[in-house]
Amino acid sequence: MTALLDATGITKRFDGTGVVLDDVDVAVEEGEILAVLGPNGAGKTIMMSILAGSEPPSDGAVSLDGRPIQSSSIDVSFLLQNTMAIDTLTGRENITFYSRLHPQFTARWEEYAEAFEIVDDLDTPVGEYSGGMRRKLELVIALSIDATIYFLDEPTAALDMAMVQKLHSIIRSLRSDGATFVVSSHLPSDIEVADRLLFLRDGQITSTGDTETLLAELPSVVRIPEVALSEALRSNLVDGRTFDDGEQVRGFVSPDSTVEAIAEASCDGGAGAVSSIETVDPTLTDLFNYYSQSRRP
Ligand SMILES: Nc1ncnc2c1ncn2[C@@H]1O[C@H](COP(=O)(O)OP(=O)(O)OP(=O)(O)O)[C@@H](O)[C@H]1O
Repeated sequence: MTALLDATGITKRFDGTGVVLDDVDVAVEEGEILAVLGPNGAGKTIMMSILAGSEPPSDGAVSLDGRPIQSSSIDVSFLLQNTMAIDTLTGRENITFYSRLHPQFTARWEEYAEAFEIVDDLDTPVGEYSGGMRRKLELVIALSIDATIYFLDEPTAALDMAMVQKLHSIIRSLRSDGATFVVSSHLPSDIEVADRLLFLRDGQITSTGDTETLLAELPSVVRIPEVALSEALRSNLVDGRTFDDGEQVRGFVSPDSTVEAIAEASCDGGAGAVSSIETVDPTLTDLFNYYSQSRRP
C-alpha cells in the first residue's frame, strides 16, 4: 500500500547550527494518527514544517498522494506554533480572515469554539489572549479546515488536561471521517491519541512503532528512593539515568543487570533501602522518557 504522505532522506542544515535533521524517512498511511515525540530541540518543528511543505528540506523529498507537498494545498491544514493568529484582530476577525483565505474552511469552528471554551473571548483582540487562549483559537481555525491531512505542531503545549482530552476527541472524530494526522508533542499524554509513535532526538529517528509494541520492548522499570542512589547502583541502569518521581526516582534496568543486583547495589550505597526498591508497571511517561533518551536496541 502506498503511503498518503511519503518523506524520504529529509535533511535540514542551517548555516551555523549545522545539520538539525539527518536523513529522515517518514511514511504516513491514510487515516493514521502519527505522534512525533522528542525533547526540546530534537527537530520536531523543523520536521513538521518540512513535512507540511512550508519549509524546503536541504535534501530529500516529501510527497502527498504521489505529488510534491505544498503547504498552500487545499488538502493540508498546518498549525505551526504561535504563527497563525493575528494579534491586532479579535478572535472572531481571525476566524473570518481564515475562512476567506481557505476554500475548505467549514462552520465547524462554532462547535470547536464551544468545546475549547473561547466563545466569550471571541470579541477580544488576540494580543490580549493568554498563551493557552491563543493556542485554542489556532486549533479552532486549523481543525475547521476540511483537510485530508492535519499537521499540528505541539498543539497541547499550553493546554490544561481537560482541553487536551477535548482536542484528542476532536482528532479521533475527524479521523473516523477519514482524516490523517501528524501531531508533534513533548507531552507523554499525547501518546494516548496516536496509532503510531515516532521518537526524534538530535535530528534522527530513534524509534518508531505502536504504543503496545514499544511498551512491550521497554526494559523493566524500577522505583528507587533517592537516598539509595549511588554510582554502583546507577551502573545497573540504562545510561545510568534516573527520572524524578516525587521523593523517589525511576530508572530502566540495564539488559546486563537485574532488580536483585540493583537492590544489592543499594546496600553498598549504605542507605539500607533494599526493601523499598521495586519494579513497577511502565507508564506513558516511562515510555516517553525511555524512547526520547535512548536508541531502540
Ligand atoms: N531558522 C533556524 N536557524 C538555525 N537553526 C535552527 C533554526 N530553526 C531551528 N533551528 C535549530 O534546529 C534544532 C531543532 O529545532 P526545532 O525547533 O525543530 O526543535 P523542537 O524539537 O521543535 O524543539 P521544541 O520542543 O523546543 O519546540 C535546534 O537546535 C534549533 O536551534
